[in-house]
Amino acid sequence: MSDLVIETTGLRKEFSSVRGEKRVAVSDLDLAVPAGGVHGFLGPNGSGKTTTIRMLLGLARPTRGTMRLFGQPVPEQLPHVIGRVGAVVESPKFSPNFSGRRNLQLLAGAIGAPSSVVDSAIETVKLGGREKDRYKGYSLGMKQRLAIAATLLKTPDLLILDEPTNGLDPSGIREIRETIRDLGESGVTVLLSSHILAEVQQVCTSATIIGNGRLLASGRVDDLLGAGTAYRVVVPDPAAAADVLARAELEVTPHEGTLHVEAERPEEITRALGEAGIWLTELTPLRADLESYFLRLTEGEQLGQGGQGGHDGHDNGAIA
Ligand SMILES: Nc1ncnc2c1ncn2[C@@H]1O[C@H](COP(=O)(O)OP(=O)(O)OP(=O)(O)O)[C@@H](O)[C@H]1O
Repeated sequence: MSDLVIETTGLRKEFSSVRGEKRVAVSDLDLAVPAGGVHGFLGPNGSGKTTTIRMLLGLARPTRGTMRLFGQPVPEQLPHVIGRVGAVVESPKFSPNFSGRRNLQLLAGAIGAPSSVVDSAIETVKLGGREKDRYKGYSLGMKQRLAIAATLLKTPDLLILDEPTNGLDPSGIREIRETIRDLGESGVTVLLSSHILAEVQQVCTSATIIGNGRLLASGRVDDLLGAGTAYRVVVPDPAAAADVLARAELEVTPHEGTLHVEAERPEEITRALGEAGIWLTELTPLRADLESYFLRLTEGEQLGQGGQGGHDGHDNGAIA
């Protein structure tokens, strides 16, 4: 029995335009989301993330392919597993004149959940202190956190969040990120869809990257990026230092008056330079990041919007 929480095989979705043209939104996608932790589902706008999520939740019908949630085939067995799934795909409808707490109480009552889950959901999303204020006075970030709280009322094993930070300012993004990280650490499996790679990199343990509905890469984030083994080295005489480091069999690349050096451990660099009487003024690990990885994967490709009108530019860690 597989321990995958979400599994799709050859999943495909085609849409037809009014003029009868076929648009492939999801193309033969094999998605494998392991149990526990936060799994990033990444791709530019229009790459097929929402369509995939909608198919998993029974909101859209696949053209072909198979899907499983908790090992059960869906949509066939969806009624048996949907109780274990919480999803924020669109903004839920809350009553604007009721407080966040009252809204949650009504929802909890509707699904027969005990009122104690309302308190713990409020605590998990860090709405404490503002939960008695009216919903209409909430910031966008608070509304988004209330939406996550609503999905927590049925204590789901799988939480699906589609672009939860869309439209939020940096502090809102940071708060949601902390909530998502806490949830992943609490044992819930979180599928976090986003086009902002920098945001996802900070909370995800594993990730699937798609472009034009196709799978581009999948795996643990650390494995996707490779071990962090490059360093930026600043020394008074880069040429002399490069010579010493090369003799110590380290790979060195000059870069704008500094050196980029590949090494398993920083001591390999400091020892080689120290023994040659060269004292470095700066040594900084160069973090590989998901965004550069994505751009490398998709070099020269037209991505997003089904390949029509999309581009692979980026801005503040977002891929569009
Ligand atoms: N109901 C629909 N009818 C026709 N085309 C659709 C429909 N829903 C989605 N598409 C198209 O399918 C492609 C994938 O869209 P989708 O919304 O799944 O992407 P996404 O990765 O979630 O993007 P975003 O981040 O912008 O939500 C796009 O080209 C979109 O225009």
